[in-house]
Amino acid sequence: MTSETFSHTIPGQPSLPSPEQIRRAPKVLLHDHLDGGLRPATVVDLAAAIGYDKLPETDPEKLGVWFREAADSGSLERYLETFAHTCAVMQTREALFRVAAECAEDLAADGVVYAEVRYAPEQHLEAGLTLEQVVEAVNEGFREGERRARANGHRIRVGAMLTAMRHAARALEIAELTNNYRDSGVVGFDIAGAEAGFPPTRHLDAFEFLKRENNHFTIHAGEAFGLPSIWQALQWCGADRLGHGVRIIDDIEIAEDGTVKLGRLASYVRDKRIPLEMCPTSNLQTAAATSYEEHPIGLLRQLHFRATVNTDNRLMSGTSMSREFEHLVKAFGYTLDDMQWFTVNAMKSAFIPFDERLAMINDVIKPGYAELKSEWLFRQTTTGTA
Ligand SMILES: O=c1[nH]cnc2c1ncn2[C@@H]1O[C@H](CO)[C@@H](O)[C@H]1O
Ligand SMILES: [Zn+2]
Repeated sequence: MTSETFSHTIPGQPSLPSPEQIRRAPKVLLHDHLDGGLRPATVVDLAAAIGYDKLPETDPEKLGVWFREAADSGSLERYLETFAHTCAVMQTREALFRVAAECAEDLAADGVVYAEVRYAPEQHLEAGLTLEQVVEAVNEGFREGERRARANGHRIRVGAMLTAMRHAARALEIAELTNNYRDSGVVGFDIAGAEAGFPPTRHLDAFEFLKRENNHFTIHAGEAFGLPSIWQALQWCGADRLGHGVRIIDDIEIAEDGTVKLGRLASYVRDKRIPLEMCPTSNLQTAAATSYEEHPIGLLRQLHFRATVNTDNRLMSGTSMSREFEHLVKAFGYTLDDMQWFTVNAMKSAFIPFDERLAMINDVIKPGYAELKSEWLFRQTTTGTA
């Protein structure tokens, strides 16, 4: 294992980024669910507008707490039950537009410059919308949110990802939808939902279709189920990225003398630079990890896996990109250099064209970190005498 030292040893330079610096740092988000990121007040508003009376709380603050606590269940299946309420209020064009616009606004206000936000169109058909109408409403909402963000001095680009539910049987249809909208705001495909009992190979036709179309997809794998799920996602389905992928840690052995040995699958993931969309807080809630300090992201970062930091579900986890980084800074002593490393990893792994990713890295991300990293230089001068 290689060991590295980072710039926090430079005298005079503050070692750890402050919450305010973390928020201002440009961040890239690859794994965020649209139906897992509503503002609690919006859930309350939308429920009232359609007469949905099953919300457990109608006070936004209490509802936010309810989502966090209900999701804190120690099981992915129970965590996923909370989505019944958010999906219930996201059934009309107006609701989808509003939620998507607010999503882009909230991410931009948190310093996210590029995001890929996913949702399952098949879960938004209850009031009679077609799959296409769902996709168009969300796309228009993202464009509106980007405009509002710009008006508030923030820059963000949001791409949509279409998810198929792994227990259902619409994956091929959703893959085709993804392909039809690939030049109009949809950047890729995903499967989500309960992992145990629903291997990704159930949806091989969808993945094979997307591969033939030279399109991109990620698969939730190695979250609630272990290495076989990751292996299938990569070697049977051909996933470009892994949603979570935390269980790859099961294929890494650390001997007592600290020597690290990667198994064949872990080696493959690292050698092929397979992006891992890691979501620390979500993993604690579903018991895929035990604490921030023990979260596999620490070791995977040291071993130079292509790890990225993500929110998964901002509502259910009461989180944001900045908060995820705050937890990691506290747990692992990460510096702005580490944050930049994760952010560049994420941008390299995005599903937009290479030239755009490169421009984001060189013209937005690196200058943003350079600006933050140089701030300490200008705070050294004092006017008074001792
Ligand atoms: O971490 C996760 N693992 C698996 N499925 C998830 C996770 N988070 C959300 N969803 C599922 O994805 C659907 C579409 O956005 C959500 O409705 C939820 O059921
Ligand atoms: Zn997810």
